[in-house]
Amino acid sequence: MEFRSNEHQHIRYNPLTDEWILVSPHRCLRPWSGQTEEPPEEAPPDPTNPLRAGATRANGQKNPMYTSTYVFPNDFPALLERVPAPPASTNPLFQAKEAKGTCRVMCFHPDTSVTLALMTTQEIRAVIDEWANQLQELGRRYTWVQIFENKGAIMGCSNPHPHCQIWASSFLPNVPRIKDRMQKEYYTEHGKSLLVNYLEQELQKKERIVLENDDWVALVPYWAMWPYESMLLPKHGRPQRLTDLTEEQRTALANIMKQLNTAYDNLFNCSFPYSMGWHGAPTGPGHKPGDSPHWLLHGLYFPPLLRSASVKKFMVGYEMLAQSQRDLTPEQAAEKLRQCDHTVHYKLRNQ
Ligand SMILES: O=C1CCN([C@@H]2O[C@H](COP(=O)(O)O)[C@@H](O)[C@H]2O)C(=O)N1
Repeated sequence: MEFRSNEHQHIRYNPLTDEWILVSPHRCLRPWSGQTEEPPEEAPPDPTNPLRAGATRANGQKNPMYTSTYVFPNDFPALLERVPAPPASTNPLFQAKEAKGTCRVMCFHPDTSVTLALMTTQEIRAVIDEWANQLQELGRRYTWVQIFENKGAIMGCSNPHPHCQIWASSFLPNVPRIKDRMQKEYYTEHGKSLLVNYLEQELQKKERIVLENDDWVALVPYWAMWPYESMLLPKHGRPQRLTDLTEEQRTALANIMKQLNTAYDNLFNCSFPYSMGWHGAPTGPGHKPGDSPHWLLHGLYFPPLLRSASVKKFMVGYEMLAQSQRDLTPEQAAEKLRQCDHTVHYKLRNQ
């Protein structure tokens, strides 16, 4: 019997993280019900939301009447800047190291009721510019600045106001540490960045592309774990960090982010939940622009929904104990996202 990747189980390798994922397409050969429910009831925006413009936050601080983005120190930070370091570890089985850092909350917009999909590209561009500003500032002191957006209650997001978080740390967390090593090994062996090569080949294969414009590609990576996981990859200039993006790349990024978020929301006619973030070359005092040609800046979307606004993929059991597993193949997910309208948001239809 001839192998067919959309019918027969196989494992796929993620060269960025040195992990394998099990793909079991035969499990969803049953006709996809295409179940789209009525959009879930969305609570009206909370007029007392502590992130909105002019609100008073948990610690009594009052937000200014901001009109674009607004960044403030997290009132409940997971990382503090000044803490004593633990004693040096002498026992390899009980190692502890110092962890310094700072956590910020970045509001995208003053209005609690909007999301990125419903913001203008100019407003999204302001978010991208502020991301770069934050990376520039915090990257001087910290070796890793993690920009991440948790969207939707299903993602444990404690607040529906359009926002993201920024956690800067004195240590390089696990995922970027492994990505740095894997990309450096690839670069040493091939003399070219792993993701630059990968993107060139994805654009030739055309099997997992979701959206693209002059400067960016949104695709479902060959090794995707979450059903509709996607990556944003820059086509030109090989930017290593968000701070390397030109004006044109930033504007094009705002455009493709609006389209991707619109397609995502239109997939199941709901405000599509996800965690997203950016990975670029590490920062900190020992780094400077252009010093990490093994890195290519890339955006990551990890959405949990599997089949409808209320049916999600659980990364439990086998995924926790063995490895990630998926039924819908990355190619099928990319096809379904390509079929989604990426220009008119379901909330704006018939308007
Ligand atoms: O008054 C507040 C409310 C929420 N926050 C912070 O906002 C963050 C909301 O982000 P999440 O929705 O991703 O949890 C959360 O980390 C929470 O600590 C404040 O700093 N002050």
